[in-house]
Amino acid sequence: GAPQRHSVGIVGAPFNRGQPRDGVESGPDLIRAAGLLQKLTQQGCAVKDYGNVTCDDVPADEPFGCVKNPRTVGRANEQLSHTVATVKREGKTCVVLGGDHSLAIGSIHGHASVQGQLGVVWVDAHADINTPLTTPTGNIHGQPMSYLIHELHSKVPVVPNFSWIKPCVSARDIVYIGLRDVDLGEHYILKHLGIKMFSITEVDRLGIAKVMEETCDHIFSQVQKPVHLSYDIDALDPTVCPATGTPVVGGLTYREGVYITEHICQTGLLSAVDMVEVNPKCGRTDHEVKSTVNAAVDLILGCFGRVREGSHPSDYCISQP
Ligand SMILES: N[C@@H](CSCCS(N)(=O)=O)C(=O)O
Ligand SMILES: [Mn+2]
Ligand SMILES: [Mn+2]
Repeated sequence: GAPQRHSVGIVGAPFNRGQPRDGVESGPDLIRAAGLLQKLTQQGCAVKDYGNVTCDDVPADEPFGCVKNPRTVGRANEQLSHTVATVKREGKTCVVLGGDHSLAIGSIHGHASVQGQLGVVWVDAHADINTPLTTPTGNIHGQPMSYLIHELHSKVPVVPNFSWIKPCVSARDIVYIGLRDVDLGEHYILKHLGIKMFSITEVDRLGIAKVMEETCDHIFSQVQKPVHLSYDIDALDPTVCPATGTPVVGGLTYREGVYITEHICQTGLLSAVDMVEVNPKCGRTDHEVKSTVNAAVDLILGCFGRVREGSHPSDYCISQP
């Protein structure tokens, strides 16, 4: 059929208080400066930029147990949730540019508040599913999923400025791809909840095409539903994406990373995508920063119809002598 014209809403979420490293707050503007909006437009998308969500520090934001910066992260995610909901109500596919992965709390919450039941595809070296009681670091970018999953509700205390969050994702509607650095508590949760996961071992064993086929079979087994793709740039190998806060060797190749987005795009069900953890201060050279930012841009372009074989408009014709 006719290629669908994607309507895209861009939201910047310069979050950095979900983790300790400066620089990740520059992600949104770096990705914009690399030409994301222009490139989306060139490939036929209708693009609207909703600007950056404000995320000012809340004063006296003392740890809650070992959870760091709870009030700042909670408040910023409440704002993000409202903005993502607005983008969805306007009928656009929402792109949230991070910022650290704690932003997934607001992004998924706001998405689900408008679209209801979602399929969540979490592409990441990490599971980001520690609860406030299992977290080994207190960094909320390692915890976002624990606040969102119905089956974990009884295991999560109410954290200051988090009481607005209603769990909105079912364990059976989640698929992880790229896992290679999972904490003990996270692994217990993944197994106990029966959450579908394709670690890097499965990517090696099955190949990325089979992983994506099984991912879609799993998510759409009961019913088709809108897809939330939460893409942590550290899923890709640090040789491709070194400018990130928690790099882990043995990651996805650039080709595997892009294949994931091409496959999700062709389902026609992509409804929101997060692109997180780009941190220019973690790149040792300008080339390392550029490689990371350009990969992030290419992954997003893959979500909205860019295919590596190339394409041409239906009315294209070559000139004749
Ligand atoms: N599992 C560790 C590291 S989590 C890394 C977070 S991210 N968003 O994947 O970079 C923790 O909980 O702090
Ligand atoms: Mn990660
Ligand atoms: Mn992550």
